[in-house]
Amino acid sequence: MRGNVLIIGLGLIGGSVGLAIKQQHREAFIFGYDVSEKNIRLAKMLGVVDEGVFTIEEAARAADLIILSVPVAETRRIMASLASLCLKPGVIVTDVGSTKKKVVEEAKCLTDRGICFIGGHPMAGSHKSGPGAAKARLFENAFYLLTPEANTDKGKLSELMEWLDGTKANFLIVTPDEHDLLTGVISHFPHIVAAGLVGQAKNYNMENILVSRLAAGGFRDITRIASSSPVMWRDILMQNKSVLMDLMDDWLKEMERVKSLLEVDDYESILKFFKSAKEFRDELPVRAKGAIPAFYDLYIDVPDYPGIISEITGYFAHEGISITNIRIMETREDEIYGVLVVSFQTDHDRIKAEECIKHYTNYETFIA
Ligand SMILES: NC(=O)c1ccc[n+]([C@@H]2O[C@H](COP(=O)([O-])OP(=O)(O)OC[C@H]3O[C@@H](n4cnc5c(N)ncnc54)[C@H](O)[C@@H]3O)[C@@H](O)[C@H]2O)c1
Ligand SMILES: O=C(O)C(=O)C[C@]1(C(=O)O)C=C[C@@H](O)C=C1
Repeated sequence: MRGNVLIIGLGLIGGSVGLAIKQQHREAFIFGYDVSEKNIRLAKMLGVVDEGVFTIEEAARAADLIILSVPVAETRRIMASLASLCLKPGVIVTDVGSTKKKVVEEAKCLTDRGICFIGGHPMAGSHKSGPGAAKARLFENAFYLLTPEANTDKGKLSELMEWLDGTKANFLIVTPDEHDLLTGVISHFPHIVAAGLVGQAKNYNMENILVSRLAAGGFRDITRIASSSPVMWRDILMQNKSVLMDLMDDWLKEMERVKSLLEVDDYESILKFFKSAKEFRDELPVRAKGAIPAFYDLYIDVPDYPGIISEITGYFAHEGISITNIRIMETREDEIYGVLVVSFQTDHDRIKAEECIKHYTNYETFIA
């Protein structure tokens, strides 16, 4: 598509949306604004935006699409200042915030003036922040939730989806209430639990520093998201307060129940507690991105000799294929061959990697 896009907030999400738009719509021109001048300069240097702007007014007036990608409490302030400007007729304003009910209510300052606002939320991300963490493929295969209202122009909704096509996400229309309940359950509340677990470990660590030294595998897996931006999560909690209070009640009840099972040594029910969780967790779709990131693994049957890992990674580096993880599976009885499991961020990378191995070697590959 042709036209001007203004991204306000050039962090992980704003930057990733910018890169995805740029990749798909070569003729679009992307302006970027951020309160942090450093982020504006970095976003320009990384090619996330075509031009960094240090005030929003002029770029906002020229924009066909405005994307708000700031912590959700800031979104209202920015919408209010946009409402006071004379924007281009037909402009679409959207956001990427993790909550929707309040944002959509607050967008009334725009819709009352005839400006089209469509709430959005790409359901993928990371615990990292800033433009340096942005990736064009961050949202590939993820759900992209949209919350148009009954009176939203359907043509504008299609136009927005076309703009966002390069994210390669799957669009899903939900109501703001539905959105906040769903994300409360699978994203917001888990972030509270992760931070709580880290807080508990921190307290015990004061008595015995071995706690932090032993915090490995499982603890690290379940608490990765506790490294996310505290400002972003404070704002999300404030905006999804009632849903999160209900979830907290449910959680406390469930923990009380597990505690009472333990008190009376109820082996059977404790087994059921873990079994039921495992069954549901194992059934979750692994190829779609969401609260559970997808890992695209390639299994390579390799001769077990020193230097094999650098040989394989050398081929990938030569072809410009990035890997996210590499490990050797020690499941084989024979000692001549081993299985190397290499993880990629996207299916596209995994397919390229498979072709690359076929090209350079005669090792067998498998996709599980
Ligand atoms: N991080 C995730 O995993 C994730 C995923 C989906 C959606 N979101 C949502 O996306 C939004 C952005 O999150 P992020 O992860 O990109 O955070 P981030 O910290 O990486 O980026 C936010 C950017 O907004 C800028 N900013 C803050 N206040 C501003 C203001 N008033 N005007 C202009 N710029 C301002 C910051 O300087 C920063 O560069 C949030 O609303 C968040 O809820 C985050
Ligand atoms: O992968 C992570 O680090 C995330 O926390 C991403 C995550 C999530 O909870 O799934 C976080 C907030 C969002 O609004 C959407 C995605």
